[in-house]
Amino acid sequence: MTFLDMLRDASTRNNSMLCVGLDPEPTKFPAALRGDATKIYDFCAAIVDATADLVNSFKPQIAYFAAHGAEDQLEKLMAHMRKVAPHVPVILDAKRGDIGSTAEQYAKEAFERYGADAVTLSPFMGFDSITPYLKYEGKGAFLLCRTSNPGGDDLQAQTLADIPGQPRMFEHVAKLAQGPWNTNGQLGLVVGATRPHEIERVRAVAPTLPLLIPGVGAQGGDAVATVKAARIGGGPIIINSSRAVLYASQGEDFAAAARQAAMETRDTLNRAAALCD
Ligand SMILES: O=C(O)c1cc(=O)[nH]c(=O)n1[C@@H]1O[C@H](COP(=O)(O)O)[C@@H](O)[C@H]1O
Repeated sequence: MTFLDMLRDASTRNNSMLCVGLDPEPTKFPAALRGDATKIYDFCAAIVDATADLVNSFKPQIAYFAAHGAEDQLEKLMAHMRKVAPHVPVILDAKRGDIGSTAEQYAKEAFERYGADAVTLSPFMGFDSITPYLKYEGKGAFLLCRTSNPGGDDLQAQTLADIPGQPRMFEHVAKLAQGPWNTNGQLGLVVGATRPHEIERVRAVAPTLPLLIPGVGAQGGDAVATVKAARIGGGPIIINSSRAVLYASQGEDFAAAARQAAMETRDTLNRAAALCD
């Protein structure tokens, strides 16, 4: 099954656009686990178990594991997700970007070592930095396009005067991903929920690509406006929330609270979609 097949299947089965981001930060764990980086797997596995029937994907952020030398726990978590939620695709958030020979190693890490279904990438180094990932048939690759952070303006909002139509950099990335770079239909785009108006601009040039949209929850993105904009064109939608789900409670009830937060977010997104119908 390809990443896109899995995404469609999980979205339908769980009636969900929600991706739970797995950004484990031991200082925010409940008291029994707090500050203990050897408990990263236990914490994340509990979140996965509590939310697997509510999501269309999971997105582990590799830095939260690597910073603690916890790559073995990420491998164990990948195996756990396969076991308890085999129908839910896993997007490894790694935001890699490097020359082709090095990108081959990063692609191997994402797809062979961790067995991810999709990965996040920076397109800054150009098409040859992306192609090694596209050799993995059926795997997804999400290119950073219009990111949720304030500094996203610094480069992504710049006008490219030498390109016909003078697009902004993020519009040009979206156009390349929808068109010439998407050689096997594996590409998607990352666009922030903090900028719903610009999601509309991305959809104008990339109507059918899957969009990975972080920024609801802790970053304050507008969930309703985001869904409305992302639905234009009909491409698949993945809306990520990490901290607002993971740390809904820092008590012993953290897994139940995460489930409740995920359910509320999923339902809010679905209500927004229903309003657009
Ligand atoms: O690629 C990403 O996932 C990403 C892109 C972006 O523009 N903004 C963004 O916040 N992210 C990631 O999405 C997650 C957002 O986490 P919360 O703000 O806690 O929901 C983090 O893992 C970020 O690294």
